[in-house]
Amino acid sequence: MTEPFSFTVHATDGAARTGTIRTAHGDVATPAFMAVGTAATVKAMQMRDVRETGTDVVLGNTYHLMLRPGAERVAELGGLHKFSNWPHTILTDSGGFQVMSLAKLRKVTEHGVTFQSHIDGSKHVLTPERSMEIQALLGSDIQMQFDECVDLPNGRDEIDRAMRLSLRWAERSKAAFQGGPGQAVFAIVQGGDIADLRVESARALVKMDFPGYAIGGLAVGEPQEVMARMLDVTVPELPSNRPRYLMGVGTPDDLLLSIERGIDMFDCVMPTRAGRHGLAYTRFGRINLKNARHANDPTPLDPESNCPAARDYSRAYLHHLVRSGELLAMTLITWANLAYYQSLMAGARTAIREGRFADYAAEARAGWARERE
Ligand SMILES: O=c1[nH]cnc2c(CCNCC3CCCCC3)c3[nH]c(NCc4cccs4)nc3cc12
Repeated sequence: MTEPFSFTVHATDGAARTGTIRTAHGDVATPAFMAVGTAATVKAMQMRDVRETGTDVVLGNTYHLMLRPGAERVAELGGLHKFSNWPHTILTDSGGFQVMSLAKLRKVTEHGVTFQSHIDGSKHVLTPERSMEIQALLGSDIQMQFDECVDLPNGRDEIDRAMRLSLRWAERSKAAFQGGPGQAVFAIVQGGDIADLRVESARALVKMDFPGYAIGGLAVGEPQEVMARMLDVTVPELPSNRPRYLMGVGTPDDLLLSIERGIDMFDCVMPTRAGRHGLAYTRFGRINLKNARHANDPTPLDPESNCPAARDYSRAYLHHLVRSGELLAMTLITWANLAYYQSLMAGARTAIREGRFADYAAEARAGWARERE
């Protein structure tokens, strides 16, 4: 019998906390960085290597999978865990955010969003109900409410309209959620960069009582200090015994400043996307391996890393692969980036347990500065 979905906080250090989320497919150590698996794959990586980096959660992409191969087909093939050979926790997004950024001819109404596929122009509708049905068909452990995220900067009227629509869609998403034990539906706080709308959104969602709360509508072009200020006003409104997921974030620096403010979960395309473009994230900061200065460098990205990609290959070799446009460059640098993100999270979890997160963050930031000297 699968246990119910649960979240336990093991230790706190200021507003930072470390804990465990238990889902139908295993435990998630928090703070957690979740690897983005777009079309049922973490691009350029094998799932066993993703697991090796310490990743506990892979994101499934509702928008892509509903268009191709189709949610019903994935269900017939045993669900996303089986289809993609990832037996651990899967979080799926609602599809709403990507419809707004990828689809053509989108139309938003109270009912939902109609759009045309960016793949073949076919017409589709996404509503809170259909989104929850798709996420259930995929077999997702953590399902996201259907919401509307607006870009920043934006006017108060537009931010207010989208925030209230997202509240009504939160009710409908929760009502349509069919999850069993070990599965959960998370709400998404909206409100843009307007403090009083953030508070109103958070309080209304907490009243609906969700097993977890995401903070959306950020990392959409606002300065880092605006994001930090929105966390300062939003996090205190959320229950401390529920996971908090900051969507689409971020750089290593974003992660540390958000953990410091009480965030537990993150997802970001950065480490995987940057990896495919020859950009490595390391303890010493960002390294553009395309740069000629690496052509004769016999040292690996990080000799102390437990990731073969960061430890067993010279920067000269990686530079050669990037310059030659070799596929292996994408795999190795994506792998090293994900491993660095996971080691940053693992270090944060230990530092919080030991009550020294502030020092840990300062040491990490000092390390990034070294490479730039
Ligand atoms: O309010 C939001 N509601 C829903 N999703 C949001 C997302 C997508 C999070 N990653 C989903 C993944 C699902 C699986 C496939 C990959 C995405 C955001 N991403 C960002 N910033 C990063 C950004 C990325 C692109 C433009 S901004 N802000 C976000 C805000 C919201």
